[in-house]
Amino acid sequence: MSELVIRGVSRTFPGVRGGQPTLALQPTDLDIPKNDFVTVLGPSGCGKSTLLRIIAGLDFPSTGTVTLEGRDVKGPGADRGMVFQSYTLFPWLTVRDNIAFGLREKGMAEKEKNEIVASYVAKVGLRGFENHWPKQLSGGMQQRTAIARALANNPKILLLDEPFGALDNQTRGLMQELLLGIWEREQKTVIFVTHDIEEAVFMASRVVTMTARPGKIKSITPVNLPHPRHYTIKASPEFSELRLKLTEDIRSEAIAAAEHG
Ligand SMILES: Nc1ncnc2c1ncn2[C@@H]1O[C@H](COP(=O)(O)OP(=O)(O)OP(=O)(O)O)[C@@H](O)[C@H]1O
Repeated sequence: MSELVIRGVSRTFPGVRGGQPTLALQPTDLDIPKNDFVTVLGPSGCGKSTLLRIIAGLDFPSTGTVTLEGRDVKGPGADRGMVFQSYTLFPWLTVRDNIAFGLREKGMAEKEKNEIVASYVAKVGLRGFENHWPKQLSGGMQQRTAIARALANNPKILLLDEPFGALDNQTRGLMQELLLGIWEREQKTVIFVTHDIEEAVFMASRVVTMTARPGKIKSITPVNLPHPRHYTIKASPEFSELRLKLTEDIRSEAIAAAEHG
């Protein structure tokens, strides 16, 4: 049975001041088994963030249902961890306290909490920065803290909305390897939204592409590249073949999106 089941999920936003409503997402079905790593690719405005926010319980579908392990999603919950593109750490908390935030909310005992936080600090390579404030960190370090904060809660699903979109290319590549390495070691169900085809292929077990607005799923491409994946796989013929196929899937949609604003 799939861990996450999306059935007939669509979203229409009401028009502002009597304007036309916006159909952001056409009825969408998607099944995601446990420990899948799904990347979602699509042109700007195709409803990727809308779909992710509905799964997170931060927005609600106009039609359809999302069920997680058989239970309807009705709002946000600790079983789903979210990481956004913009840096969303609590500026008044240190790295350690940001990562500990959800555990403290749960009322976890101090000793257990400290052990979990220390293990995630190590996993995302932030040893020595535990007492830093977010404003003292680079963008990449802030996103590493945000990923650690989301994972420390041990969510069933990790939802990431363009988490590396604001980073320079070099840092972005390192962050891809870091997240993929954690996934390879620990297994976790991941849904990762991105504009970047190479990023989508490198990390995924399956790449979902979406059509231009109003978005719907256009293709689902399995990525059978072996694990552990090293960045050099990006130069392999198999990788190039997948990149080309997805570039073709996305190109016509990007053109359609540009033509219709
Ligand atoms: N709260 C809202 N009210 C009205 N319209 C909205 C709202 N949120 C999103 N939209 C519209 O819905 C469409 C889909 O938006 P969404 O953010 O999901 O797209 P996206 O694929 O994530 O885009 P991008 O890649 O640029 O982030 C867009 O046309 C957007 O303007």
